[in-house]
Amino acid sequence: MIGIFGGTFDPVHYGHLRAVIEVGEIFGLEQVRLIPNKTPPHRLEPSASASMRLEMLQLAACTLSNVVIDTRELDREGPSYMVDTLSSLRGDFPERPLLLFVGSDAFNGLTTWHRWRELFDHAHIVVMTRPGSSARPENDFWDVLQVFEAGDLARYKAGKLFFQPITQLDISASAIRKMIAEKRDPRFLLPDAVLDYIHSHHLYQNA
Ligand SMILES: Nc1ncnc2c1ncn2[C@@H]1O[C@H](COP(=O)(O)OP(=O)(O)OP(=O)(O)O)[C@@H](O)[C@H]1O
Ligand SMILES: O=C(O)c1ccc[n+]([C@@H]2O[C@H](COP(=O)([O-])O)[C@@H](O)[C@H]2O)c1
Repeated sequence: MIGIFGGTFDPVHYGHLRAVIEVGEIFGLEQVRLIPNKTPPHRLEPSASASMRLEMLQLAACTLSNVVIDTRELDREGPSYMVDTLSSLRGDFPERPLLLFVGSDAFNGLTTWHRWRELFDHAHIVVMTRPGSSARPENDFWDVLQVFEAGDLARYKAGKLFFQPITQLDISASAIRKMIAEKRDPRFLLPDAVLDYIHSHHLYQNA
C-alpha cells in the first residue's frame, strides 16, 4: 500500500512529520509520498515560493525512511487539484491500494474539492484526527464508504473512508508563520534545519 500526503508545507513542521511516521507504521506502508502543491486551490497563495517549500521539505524528510518527495504537482501548471494528482498516481501504480491521508480540518472541506467524488475512484481516504477539529461533517455518502477495519483498505485499491487517530500535536504552519513574524521562538515545533533555512532566507517576516 502506498501513502499519499499532500500539503502546502508553508513550512513543514513536526505535526506533518509525526503523522507521516505514524501512518507508515500503523498501515505498514511500503512508502509515503509527500506531495507539495504548487497552486493550492482553496487558500491564498503561500507565503514561501514553491521551490523554497520544496527545499524545506527535503531538509525535513531526508532522515525518514520509505518517504518519497513527489514533485508532480510542482511540475504541473494550473491549480493543484488532488483528483488530477491521484489519477496520475493511479497510472504509475495501477495495482496498489493508494491511501490519501488528510487531517480532519482538510477532510471537513472535502466536499468543496474539485470533482471530489472522483477522489474515491483512485484512492482510499484516511482521515487523521487532529486537535481543534472534529472529523465528521454531515454527509450520507460517508456512511456508504466508511470501513471500520484497517484490513479492508488492503483488500481494495480505492473507494473506502477510514478514520485513524494519531498523536495529537497542536502545531500548524500558520501559527509558526505568526510566531516568526512576531519575533517569537518556534523551536521544537519544526526541525532546526527548517528553522535555520527560514531565518537565512528571511521568510515569514510579515504575518
Ligand atoms: N498537527 C497536525 N497533525 C495532523 N495533521 C496535520 C497537522 N498539521 C497539518 N496536518 C495535515 O497535513 C496536511 C497538509 O497541511 P498544511 O501543509 O496545510 O499544514 P497546516 O499546518 O494545516 O498549514 P496552515 O496552518 O497554513 O493551514 C493537511 O491534510 C493537514 O490537515
Ligand atoms: O483538489 C482540490 O480541490 C483541493 C482543495 C483543497 C486542498 N487540496 C489539497 O489537500 C491537501 C491539504 O490542503 P492544505 O490546504 O491543508 O495544505 C493539499 O495537498 C492540497 O493541495 C486539494
